Formats: sequence, C-alpha cells, structure tokens
Amino acid sequence: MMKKQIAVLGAGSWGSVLANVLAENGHHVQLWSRNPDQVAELNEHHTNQKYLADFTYQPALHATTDMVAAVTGAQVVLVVIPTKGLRQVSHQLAQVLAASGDQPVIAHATKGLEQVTYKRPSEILAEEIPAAHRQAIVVLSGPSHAESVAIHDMTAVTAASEDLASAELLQGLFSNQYFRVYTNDDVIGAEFGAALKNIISIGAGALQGLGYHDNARAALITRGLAEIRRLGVAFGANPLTFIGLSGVGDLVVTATSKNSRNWRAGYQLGQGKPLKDVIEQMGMVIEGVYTTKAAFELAQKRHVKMPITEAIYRVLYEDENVETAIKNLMSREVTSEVE
Ligand SMILES: NC(=O)C1=CN([C@@H]2O[C@H](COP(=O)(O)OP(=O)(O)OC[C@H]3O[C@@H](n4cnc5c(N)ncnc54)[C@H](OP(=O)(O)O)[C@@H]3O)[C@@H](O)[C@H]2O)C=CC1
Ligand SMILES: O=C(CO)COP(=O)(O)O
Repeated sequence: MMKKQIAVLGAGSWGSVLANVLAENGHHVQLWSRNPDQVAELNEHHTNQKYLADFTYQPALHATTDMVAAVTGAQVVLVVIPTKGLRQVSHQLAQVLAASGDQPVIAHATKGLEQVTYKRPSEILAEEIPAAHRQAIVVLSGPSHAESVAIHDMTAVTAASEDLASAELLQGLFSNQYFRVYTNDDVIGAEFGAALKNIISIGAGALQGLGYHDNARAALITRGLAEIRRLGVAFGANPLTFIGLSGVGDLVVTATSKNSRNWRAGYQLGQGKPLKDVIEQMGMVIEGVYTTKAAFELAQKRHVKMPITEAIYRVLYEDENVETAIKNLMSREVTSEVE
C-alpha cells in the first residue's frame, strides 16, 4: 500500500502504540499530545515511561504538541483520547480542519459512552466535526492490550465503518504480520461491545479479588455478553457483531488479563480497596468506571435488563459491598437463558 501521512491524537498507552504500529508499517506519523515533557521524551529518547514503561518507539515516530502541525496534510486522523476528553479534542480538531480545508478520514479507538448524553465516540466525533471537514468515521476496536501489541503479540481487531472503503483504508494501513484487521459495517455494535465489556471486566476482576474461580468468571463473561448484546441490539446493532472481535473477543481479553486496567480496578475493589484510591493509583484511564454509570442510566431509560451492570453500578456509585452485590445477583428469580 502507498505510504500515508497520519495524525494520531492522544499519546497514552493505546494512542502511542497504535502510532508505533503505523510507523513500523512505514507511514509518516505525527503523534499529538498536550504534554510538552512527554513530547520531548518521545522525540529525544523514543520512550513514554508514564504510559508504557521500558518500551522503545520507532525513531521515525514524531511527536508534537502542535495540533495544526500534526493534522495538516494528514489523510487519516486517528483519535485515541479517553471518552471524557473526546468532545473537547474533537472540537479542537474541527477548528484545525476548518482552517486548513483538509478532509481526512477520521478514525478512533476510544471505548466508552459519554456521561449524560450517552453518546458513542463516533456520534461525538460526527457532532463536533461537520461532514464538510472530513470523510467517513471508522472505529478501530477489538482485543488489543497496548502492552501485547508493543511486543508483537498476534492481534486481530475490527475496523468498522458505514463506508467500506474507509474501513478498508484503515485495514490496509494497520495490517502486518502481527496485526490483522477485519472490516465490519456495524459501527453501533462495535462501539457498544467496546464500551460495555469494560463493565464486565471490572466484575471479573472483582470476582477474582474475592477469591471466586473459573466457573464464576465464565458465567460472568457469558451472561455479561448477553446483556451487552441486549443493549446494543436495542439501539440497532447487528447481534452477530457481539460474537466477533469487538464483542466477545474484547470481552474475553479484558475480563481475563492482568494487563486490563478495568480488570485490575475490579480486582482491587474485590480486595476491599476504596474506588477513590483505585482510580488515583492507576494513573491511566479506567473507562469502565464511567461507562458503568452511563450504561446503567441508559438501560433504565430504555427498559433494557442489565443486572450485572446494575450490580456493578451499585458497588461503584452506591457503596454496596461487592460480596453482597454478587449474592443479590445469584438470588434473583431464575429465568430462561435464551430470550
Ligand atoms: N490501553 C489499551 O490497551 C487500550 C485502550 N483503549 C481505549 O483507548 C482510549 C485511550 O486509552 P489509553 O491510551 O489507554 O489511555 P491513557 O490513560 O493511557 O492515556 C490517555 C491519553 O489521552 C490524553 N488525554 C486525556 N484527556 C485529554 C484531553 N482532554 N485533551 C488532550 N489529551 C487528553 C492523555 O494526556 P495526559 O497524559 O496529558 O493526561 C493521555 O495521553 C480509551 O478509551 C481506552 O479504553 C482501547 C484499546 C486498548
Ligand atoms: O480495551 C482494551 C483491550 O482491548 C483495554 O482494556 P483496559 O482499558 O481495561 O486496559
């Protein structure tokens, strides 16, 4: 494939590693961060100690705090900012694009739902960046811990877009011997799968922190997937997406791995650590904490049953004891597995 000019916005663990994959693939990549010290560290030492300790990035990867310089001329802008900051960064990006007249494909790898509006990341991007200043929006999602991608663990993800050509563009930019990208046209399913698996991952960590075993984890993952699919389908997702990479794939990796910040947060909660301390000490985003609130409220509004999400909501936001929440889940009226 022809080498492209790409801007990656957000230099946390995921943004920086995705930028590195693109640089390894020979593309011209500018990585934007708001933090000048981090930019200097990336450019001078090719490291990013706060977010990915002991990893050396491609020397060709260039970091900058100047969004105009990063984005101008880019054919693709990949936004990898936590959900909480996505609207603000998208707004800033829209102003840069309006001034430059460029119309890049916009991709994102953010996993969450916005507080209060319950919007998905692609909806936020579409609202903030007028269609006149961009091409289609593509979601990059799937089972992919930054730490594993950095060491070239074999990884498969989904590029979802309503515009197949744009999904295929992302597929071509990223795919290599260790990183394989599939396309999908179901943006809604890909984004609901990505956001909601973090809630179940917190639950899986909590179970392990409390000393539960394999059966408990398998039950949580399976019934978790049932409620993820239920909410996604209520909003028009294709049910098949939930048995794909951005559904069960991502759920499995995050609910079974110590690399997952959501799992680690749940584990610490299960061991009795207060949420405030867990958040403070993680130093990286735990998207599931915020998505739990948004998903709980959204499910109530739409009358969709999400008992696991509700249990985790009560633990995170109503101080319910984790063990009590699990007992309550197990003592609900028994029901049929398939609706
Ligand atoms: N880590 C992973 O393995 C994966 C993460 N994801 C998803 O990717 C998204 C980003 O995660 P990740 O990179 O891990 O997060 P991190 O917490 O590692 O990093 C977040 C980055 O975003 C920047 N940022 C946050 N808010 C703003 C803002 N308002 N303006 C400018 N920059 C901002 C931070 O800058 P600063 O340092 O200045 O605060 C930091 O560079 C999340 O939605 C996550 O769920 C998806 C797949 C894998
Ligand atoms: O989404 C991820 C892996 O696919 C990352 O999950 P965590 O945010 O829990 O680390």
